[in-house]
Amino acid sequence: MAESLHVAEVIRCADFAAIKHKDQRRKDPEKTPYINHPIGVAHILTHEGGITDLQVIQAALLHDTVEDTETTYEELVDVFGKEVADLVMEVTDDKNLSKQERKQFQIEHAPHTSHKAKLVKLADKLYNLRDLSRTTPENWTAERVQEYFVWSSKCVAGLRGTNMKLEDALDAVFKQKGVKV
Ligand SMILES: Nc1nc2c(ncn2[C@@H]2O[C@H](COP(=O)(O)OP(=O)(O)O)[C@@H](OP(=O)(O)OP(=O)(O)O)[C@H]2O)c(=O)[nH]1
Repeated sequence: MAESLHVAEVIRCADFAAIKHKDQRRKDPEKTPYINHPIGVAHILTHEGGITDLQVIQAALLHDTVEDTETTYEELVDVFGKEVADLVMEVTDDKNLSKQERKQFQIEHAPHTSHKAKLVKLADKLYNLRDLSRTTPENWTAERVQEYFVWSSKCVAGLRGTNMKLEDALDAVFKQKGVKV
C-alpha cells in the first residue's frame, strides 16, 4: 500500500475510535478524554518502539473499542477487515469473566498471542503504567497502584522478546516503583 493510503487508514481508525470513545473519560482526576489513551499507545509504538506496521498501529488505535464501547467484532471486520479485527480481539478482555479471572487470563494468555498483539499490549501497559506514575486515578489507594504494577510485570513477562525498546522502557518504569522483573 502506498504511504498516502497508510496515512488515510490511520486517520480512519483514529476518527472511528474518537467517535466510539466520545463520551468516555480516563479515571484520572482531570478526567482526560479516553481517546488520549489509544492515540498515546499508537504514538508509543511509532516513536519509541520504531513500529510502522500499519495493522499494529490500526489495532493500537482501535484496541479498546470492543472492550469499552458497543463496537462489535463484526463491525470491525466490516470496516477494517478481518486481520485488524482479529488483532483487536487478541488484546480485548472478556468482560463476561470476573475482574480477577480477567487479570489472571491476561497473564496466562500473553505468551500465546501473536507478535503484533504483543506489541500493542506492551505499549498499552507502558502507557497505563506511566499514567499511574503521573497521577493516581480517583479512589485508588497507593496499595492498589502498587498491585497494578506487580500484576503488569507478570503480564509483561509473557510478552518479552518482542521489542527491546518498549521492554527497556517498561523495565525503567518497574525499577522506579521497586518492582522486580
Ligand atoms: N493508569 C490509568 N488507567 C486508566 C485510567 N483511566 C482508565 N484506565 C484504565 O483502567 C484499567 C485499569 O484499571 P483496573 O481497575 O485494574 O481494571 P478495570 O478498569 O478493567 O476494572 C486499564 O484498562 P485495561 O483495559 O484494563 O488495561 P489493562 O489493565 O489490561 O492494562 C486502563 O486503561 C487512568 O487515568 N490511569
